[in-house]
Amino acid sequence: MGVVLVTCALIFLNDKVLCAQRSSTMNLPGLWEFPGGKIEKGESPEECLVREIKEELAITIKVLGALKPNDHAYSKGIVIRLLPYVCIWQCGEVKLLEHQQIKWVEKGNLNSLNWAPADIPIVNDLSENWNIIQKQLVDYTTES
Ligand SMILES: Nc1nc2c([nH]c(=O)n2[C@@H]2O[C@H](COP(=O)(O)OP(=O)(O)OP(=O)(O)O)[C@@H](O)[C@H]2O)c(=O)[nH]1
Repeated sequence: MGVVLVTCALIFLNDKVLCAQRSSTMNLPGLWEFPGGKIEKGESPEECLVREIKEELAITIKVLGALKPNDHAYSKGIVIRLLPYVCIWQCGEVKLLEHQQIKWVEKGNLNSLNWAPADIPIVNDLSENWNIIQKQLVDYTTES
C-alpha cells in the first residue's frame, strides 16, 4: 500500500505557532492542523510547503528545518506520512483561502485544540522541543 506524503508547516511568529482549523469543505472538518498539503511530482518538501502556504493562507514563509515525521493510518486504508517543518512567517497578511480560522497559539494552549489524529504526535514533539526551537529561531533572526 502506498504512503501519501503530506508536508505541514509549523509557522512561528515570536513565541507563537500558527494553527489552522479545517473548514466544512475539507475532509476532517473542524479539526485543527498545521497547514500544508500533498507533495506533487518533482517537488521537494520545502517547495511544496512554500506553494501550499501561499495557496492556503496567502503568506510567504521560510522553511528552516524538519521535525520527526509521523505515519498515520486513517480508515479506508489510507496511510499518510506527515512531514513537519519549522518555518517562519516572512511577509504577507494571512487570508483564509481554505481554512475556517487560524489561531496563533503559545505552547501552553496547544493541547486545548481538537487536533487531526495524525498531528497529535507532532504536537507532543513540538511541545517537548519548544524551547530548543525557540532558541534556534532567535539565533536565526539575530543572524539574518
Ligand atoms: N495539510 C495537512 N494535512 C493533514 C494534516 N493532518 C492530517 O491528517 N492531514 C491530512 O493529510 C491529507 C492531505 O491534506 P490536504 O487536503 O491539505 O492536501 P492537499 O491540499 O494537497 O489536498 P488536495 O489533493 O485535496 O488538493 C488530508 O487527508 C488531511 O486530512 C496536517 O496537519 N496538515
